[in-house]
Amino acid sequence: MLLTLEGLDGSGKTTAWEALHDARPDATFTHEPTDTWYGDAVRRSLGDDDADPLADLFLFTADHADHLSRVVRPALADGDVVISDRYTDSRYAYQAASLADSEIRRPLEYVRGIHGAFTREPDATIYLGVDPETAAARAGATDKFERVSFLAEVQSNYDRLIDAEPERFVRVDASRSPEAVIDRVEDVADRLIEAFHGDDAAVADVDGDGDGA
Ligand SMILES: Nc1ncnc2c1ncn2[C@@H]1O[C@H](COP(=O)(O)OP(=O)(O)O)[C@@H](O)[C@H]1O
Ligand SMILES: Cc1cn([C@H]2C[C@H](O)[C@@H](COP(=O)(O)OP(=O)(O)O)O2)c(=O)[nH]c1=O
Repeated sequence: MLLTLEGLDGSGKTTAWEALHDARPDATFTHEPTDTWYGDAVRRSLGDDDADPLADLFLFTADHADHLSRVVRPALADGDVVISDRYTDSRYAYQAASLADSEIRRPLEYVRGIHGAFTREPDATIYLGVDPETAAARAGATDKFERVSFLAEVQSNYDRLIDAEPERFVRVDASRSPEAVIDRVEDVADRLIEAFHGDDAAVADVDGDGDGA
């Protein structure tokens, strides 16, 4: 099973992902950008305010292709639960936002289209929801994507992705304390993993809010 964590910079993904290591010691933990030279190239581009947005897109996508073939597909083939801090939706949300003023007419569909032929979509995604102001303040606004106006566009792209596939996403309120967010993410992750492996009770109430939906 492939479970991903998504959200704006500063939403607390990495904090939650690290906490999940203790709760799920047998899972394969991974992230994008990766720690390979492809990931280094991505981080160089993140530090370049003038980088071309299409060049950014293809660097991130190259890193994803390598991540898929080297880590994600082999772990899934071994039957592992794979938990990734950021994955395809980050490209759909961020690169579609950075391509908004480019010659590409429907950037979100374009970025999805590039992935369609080769990617492995997540089985479930936990979205840590926080407003762009809080996100930018927590992230420290150190790179070009951590500005409030840009994060607002990223957030609306995430909203579109969630509206299009509500059954794949579980939203978690990430404006709460770190402890509350971690508890909730651990609980939701447990339910999603159980549901994936066929536990009927978990399927019936996968977001654990008691409403049976
Ligand atoms: N729920 C929270 N409330 C307040 N601060 C948080 C919370 N979660 C994380 N932080 C802090 O915000 C910063 C970014 O958290 P991080 O987990 O790295 O987010 P992300 O991986 O989504 O960018 C860190 O300094 C972290 O300690
Ligand atoms: C994986 C990925 C990340 N990003 C951006 C989001 C972040 O601003 C930056 C670095 O990601 P990350 O290291 O996950 O940062 P953070 O922990 O602050 O969320 O790269 C993209 O624009 N596209 C992508 O495909």
